[in-house]
Amino acid sequence: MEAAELRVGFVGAGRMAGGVARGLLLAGKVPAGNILASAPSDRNLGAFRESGCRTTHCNLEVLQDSTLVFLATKPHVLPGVLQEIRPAVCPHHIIVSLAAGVTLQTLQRLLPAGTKVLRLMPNLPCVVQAGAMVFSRGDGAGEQEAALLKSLLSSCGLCEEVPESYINIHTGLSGSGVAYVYLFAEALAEGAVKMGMPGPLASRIAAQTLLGAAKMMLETGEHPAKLRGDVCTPGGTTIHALHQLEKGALRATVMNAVEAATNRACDMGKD
Ligand SMILES: NC(=O)C1=CN([C@@H]2O[C@H](COP(=O)(O)OP(=O)(O)OC[C@H]3O[C@@H](n4cnc5c(N)ncnc54)[C@H](OP(=O)(O)O)[C@@H]3O)[C@@H](O)[C@H]2O)C=CC1
Ligand SMILES: O=C(O)[C@@H]1CCC=N1
Repeated sequence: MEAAELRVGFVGAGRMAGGVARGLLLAGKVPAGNILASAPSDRNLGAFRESGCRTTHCNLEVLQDSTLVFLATKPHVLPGVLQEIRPAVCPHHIIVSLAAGVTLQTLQRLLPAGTKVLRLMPNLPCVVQAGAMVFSRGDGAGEQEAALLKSLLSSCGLCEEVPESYINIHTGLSGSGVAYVYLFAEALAEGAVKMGMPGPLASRIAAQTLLGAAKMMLETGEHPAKLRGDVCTPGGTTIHALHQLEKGALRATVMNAVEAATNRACDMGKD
C-alpha cells in the first residue's frame, strides 16, 4: 500500500504516540490528514491538531477510520481498550501494540481470531527520530505487515524485527535504558558542577559527550571496551576515574538494572 493512501490511527495520544506520529510526518511517510488520534482528554490531542492531524475522544472512530492502528495507552489500560475496540476490529486492520509487557498471546486472546497484530517496543528518542525499536508479529501478521511497519518506523530510528522473547529484554536495555542514561548524564553534569562549572554548560557538555560516544560506537562498530581503552592514558585522568566507577560497581549495577526492568516487563505480561 502506498504511504499516501495509508490511514494511520493512534489509540492513546501521549508521548510515544506523539513521537511516532512526528517521525511519520517529518519523513513524509503519511500525510497529516490521514492520521487520527484518540484519547479521553484534550491534554495531548492539541499537539496532534497543531500538526494537522485529526483527533477524537472515541476509540472506535479510530478503528473505523484507520488501517494501521497503534495502541499507545499505558499497559494497565490496554485490556479495557481491547475489549472496547474488539467489535470494530476487521481483517484489513493492522494492530500494533506499544504496551510494555503485554504479550502477543494476550493481544491475540483479546482480539478477534486471525487479527493482524504486532507487538512493538519503542523508546523515547523516537520523538527526535533517534529511537531504538524492535517488534514481533503475531500469527495473523505476515511479511507484508512487518515490511510496512519497518519501513514506516525507520522514520523514527532503528527498527528491527526480533523473536518475541527479545522484546522484554529490549525494554530493559533500551525502553527503560534511556532513563538510566539520563541518570548518568545528570550525575556527570553534577560532578562538573561540584568542581565549579555552571550547571547549564555542564548539562550541554554531558549530553554532547553521550552523543559523541554513542556516535563513535555506531560508526566504528568497535566494542565499547576497546573505545574505552582508547581514552585511557597510562597513569592519566581516565583510569583514575574508571577505578572509582569500578569501586562503585557501576557495571554490575547497570546490569542489575537491565535485569530488573526485563523481569518487571515479564511480570507485567503475566495474566
Ligand atoms: N514512555 C516511554 O518511554 C515508553 C513507553 N512505552 C509504552 O508506550 C505506551 C504509552 O506510553 P506513554 O506514551 O509514555 O504514555 P502517556 O501517558 O504519555 O500516554 C498515554 C495515552 O493514553 C491515553 N489514554 C488513557 N486511557 C485511555 C483510553 N481508555 N483510551 C484511549 N486512550 C487512553 C492518555 O490519554 P490523555 O491524553 O487523556 O491522558 C494518553 O494520551 C505504554 O504502554 C508504555 O508501556 C514503550 C516504550 C517507551
Ligand atoms: O517504564 C515503563 O514501563 C515504560 C516501558 C519502557 C519505558 N517506559
